[in-house]
Amino acid sequence: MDAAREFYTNKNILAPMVRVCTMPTRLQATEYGADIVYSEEILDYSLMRSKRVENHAFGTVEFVNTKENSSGFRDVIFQTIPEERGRLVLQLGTGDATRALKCALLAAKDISAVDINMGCPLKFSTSSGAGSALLKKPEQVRDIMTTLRRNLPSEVHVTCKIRLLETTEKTIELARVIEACGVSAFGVHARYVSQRPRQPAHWDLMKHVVESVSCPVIANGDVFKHEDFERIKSETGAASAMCGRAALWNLSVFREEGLLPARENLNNILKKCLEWNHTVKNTKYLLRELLIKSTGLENEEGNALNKSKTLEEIARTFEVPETLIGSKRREHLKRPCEEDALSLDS
Ligand SMILES: Cc1cc2nc3c(=O)[nH]c(=O)nc-3n(C[C@H](O)[C@H](O)[C@H](O)COP(=O)(O)O)c2cc1C
Repeated sequence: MDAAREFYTNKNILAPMVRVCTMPTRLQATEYGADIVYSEEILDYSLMRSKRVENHAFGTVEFVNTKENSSGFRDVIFQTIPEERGRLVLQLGTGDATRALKCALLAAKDISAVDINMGCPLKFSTSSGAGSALLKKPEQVRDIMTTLRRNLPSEVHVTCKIRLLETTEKTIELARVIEACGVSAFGVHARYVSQRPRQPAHWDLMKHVVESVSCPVIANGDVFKHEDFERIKSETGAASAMCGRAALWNLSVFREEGLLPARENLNNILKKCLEWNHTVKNTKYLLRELLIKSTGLENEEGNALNKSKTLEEIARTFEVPETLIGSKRREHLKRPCEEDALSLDS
């Protein structure tokens, strides 16, 4: 089996999700059993403006905005650790080959693959020719995918994630264009662009797409339980399976041993946020989403979370030890030779 096929065969994959697939979620998903983890979609313009910095204090690699935000800080646009490299996919929002390549080259040594989002139906994406706008522009797809494949190191996989087009014939036509670009695989979210998430995914139609190409296909749409990873593969013939919303609701869907109680899962994700000194803003977002799906926000805990301004306050609200805050930093500093392992990239 070639390296690309091996990488994308029989894998349970965390789908890209904006604001959800930040580093704490990805690390926890991996601990639960995810084989491959996607980043949230990162827009080409923001990644291009960033500088790659190896943060010695934490052992993280950060892509930091070169411009300060309105509060005088430089936002971290994308963050990872070397341990993630073998399973991390950077998803880009782009409609342009040159910008896509610039971003991919910037992160090439930190990722296993770069994926282009061709499914996002939202205006902010499509108005710049990105997301699902690409589904109607095979020439643009060809330009982006071949530019990436020709110019990235061969060990970095190149993929994209599409939705179904209006007819199966059109989806197959696009799938063949994508395959001919030399991609390692591509994902299919088995819904039409016009479909809402609550409408069922079309596993039956995905089967025809899988049969029309020889590269691995990643099946996405309505994986709700751990057993569904196997079920979607066997019903569609896809090589691997990807899970979105069910992972947002309870990330332990990746556990072979079964789902954890909502509270235990929340605490695990919170611990990851604390350990890595994650941003308060995104920590609150992740926990809010989990509370909405379990106890709701209209209670003491929900109110306390809404009002929190620091990780300490959040830790106290959920009765997780505050000593966890920044503990990965302390662990990292204890390791010998970390100065040799990491150097600042210009
Ligand atoms: C909160 C949220 C954010 C999402 N963000 C992205 C994204 O950044 N890139 C992308 O390709 N798809 C994104 N999606 C779509 C998912 O990756 C996935 O295709 C979709 O949810 C269908 O899978 P599911 O039925 O398992 O949820 C997002 C979905 C959700 C719910």
